[in-house]
Amino acid sequence: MTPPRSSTPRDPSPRDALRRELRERRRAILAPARIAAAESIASRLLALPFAPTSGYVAGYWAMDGEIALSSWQVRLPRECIYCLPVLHEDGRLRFAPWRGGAPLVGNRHGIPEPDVPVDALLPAESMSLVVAPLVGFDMRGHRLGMGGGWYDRTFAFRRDRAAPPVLVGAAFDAQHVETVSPQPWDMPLDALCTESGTHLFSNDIDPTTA
Ligand SMILES: Nc1nc2c(c(=O)[nH]1)N(C=O)[C@@H](CNc1ccc(C(=O)N[C@@H](CCC(=O)O)C(=O)O)cc1)CN2
Ligand SMILES: Nc1ncnc2c1ncn2[C@@H]1O[C@H](COP(=O)(O)OP(=O)(O)OP(=O)(O)O)[C@@H](O)[C@H]1O
Repeated sequence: MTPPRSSTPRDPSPRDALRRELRERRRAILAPARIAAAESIASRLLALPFAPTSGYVAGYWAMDGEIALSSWQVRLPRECIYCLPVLHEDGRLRFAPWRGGAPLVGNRHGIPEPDVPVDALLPAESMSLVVAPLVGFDMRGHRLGMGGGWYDRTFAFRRDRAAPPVLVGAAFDAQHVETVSPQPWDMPLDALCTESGTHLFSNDIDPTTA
């Protein structure tokens, strides 16, 4: 029997199809809107009720049309230490302090990571706040990522432990979908910032400890 013309070696799942569509949408955002959104999101991240005034905070190295966090990084309180995620062999992200100009090395996906020895890496538990990149989000605080499960595995410990670290999504409004069809392992966001607003999903975060 001849397969239908549209068939591919492996039909994508509905989640994969949604990912592809949302990534295209994210890449298509033009520079002026992208720049304005990054500025607006930086201000919203700094104004979060639980925004840390000191300690480790993590962003990411923007790629594939993701929102750049450089404006947030440079406007952070002086006592905050900006970190980038590093893929670790146990399947959970580690984090490493990074300042502009410090050495970077590409990971297996070609994303730059701080070039530091393994024993200098920090676990998620050391972070006060982590800003997570995302492909899609819904208004219940669920996030669709790149499909590697990295943030879900890294933050699974938050199921039976309160913040910190606070997990905050950064996204364009265009990445909003009705539902991301959350899976049992998906870790919900505590908050989400887009160019048009901040959504707080957790109401049990103590601003004095987060
Ligand atoms: N900027 C950024 N850093 C991040 C993430 C992210 O989403 N954005 N991650 C969030 O979890 C982790 C990396 N996870 C990833 C998972 C899958 C693919 C991926 O499938 N990439 C390709 C194929 C390229 C390749 O793998 O060689 C793709 O674009 O299709 C990339 C990153 C940690 N760092
Ligand atoms: N806590 C966990 N323990 C074991 N496996 C997990 C856990 N969380 C996620 N995974 C695995 O990761 C895979 C990818 O998950 P998912 O598609 O939700 O990734 P994602 O959230 O889009 O990606 P990312 O967080 O890397 O951006 C799933 O197939 C799942 O098996």
